Amino acid sequence: MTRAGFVSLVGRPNAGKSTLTNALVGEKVAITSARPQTTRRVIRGIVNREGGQVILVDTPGMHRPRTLLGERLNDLVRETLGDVDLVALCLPANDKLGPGDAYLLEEIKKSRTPVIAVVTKADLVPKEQLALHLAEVAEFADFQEIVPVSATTGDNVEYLADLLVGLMEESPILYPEGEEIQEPERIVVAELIREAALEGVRDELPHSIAVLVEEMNERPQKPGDKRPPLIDIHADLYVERSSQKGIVIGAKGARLKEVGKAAREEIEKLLACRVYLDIHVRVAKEWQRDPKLLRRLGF
Ligand SMILES: Nc1nc2c(ncn2[C@@H]2O[C@H](COP(=O)(O)OP(=O)(O)OP(=O)(O)O)[C@@H](O)[C@H]2O)c(=O)[nH]1
Repeated sequence: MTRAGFVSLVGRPNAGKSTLTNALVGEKVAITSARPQTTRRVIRGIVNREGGQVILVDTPGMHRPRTLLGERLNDLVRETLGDVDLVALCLPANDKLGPGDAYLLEEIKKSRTPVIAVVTKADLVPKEQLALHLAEVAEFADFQEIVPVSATTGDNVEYLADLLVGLMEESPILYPEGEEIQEPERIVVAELIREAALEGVRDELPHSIAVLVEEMNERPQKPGDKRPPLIDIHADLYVERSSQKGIVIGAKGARLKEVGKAAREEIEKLLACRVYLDIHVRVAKEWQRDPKLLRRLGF
């Protein structure tokens, strides 16, 4: 019998989550992103071991501390944290534990999901300092496990991968190798547009909005141009009824303009680039029942 489940790596910015994800997955995760059938979780990578499989998922908002303050985003984060089988809180060995970590820990506790501590960047500090840090982490909270790793040297990465799998419930493998998987950026970008569109009108448009990023292309840049790259993004925003189209677009397009601006700023932050964002609002009657559209939307 194998074990399988979902794990969310969380931690402050720069805690080493992406590097650790890559090390755990064992390959660049650029292609290993997909959205499971039933939830809006975004997959960052899939770790396959002999004993089973761990699916690493993104926690929306955890990357964006500024907007994390929004009560709504907090709900979303909590929802995701409550939705995974295990949370791994990444605490870099070369940084003191701080209020940022305490805040994340509080959020994790509210979700009641089991949590382990991963002390990242263990290679950056001498052994004695690492030992002290591990002791502080043990004081910090009642973690199920505390594992020091270095994604850079690979120290303990395999151990961590096996440990994660071991903490999952017995289950068949959830994602067969080679299954078609979508590009991650498009999904995340679509999610940011959807979030911006729902801001303030969540009650009126509960589940009726879906966003599909049709095109995402980097514009060729002139040599010597030091600015961040410019990315053209064309997205379709689907609603179910024309009345909803009106809500999204607003008087003289004012609301859609705001939505576009808010989404663009978030995308620029996420991708560290400049963005030209073009959103088309389309009515797709009952898209939630249209298998073809659903597949294209990543469900
Ligand atoms: N020496 C060392 N450096 C590391 C290790 N893991 C990550 N880093 C470095 O730490 C920095 C941040 O790593 P990321 O993986 O981007 O951190 P992150 O948590 O994904 O950051 P955000 O995307 O901002 O949330 C990068 O410069 C990495 O090269 C490690 O194990 N050892």
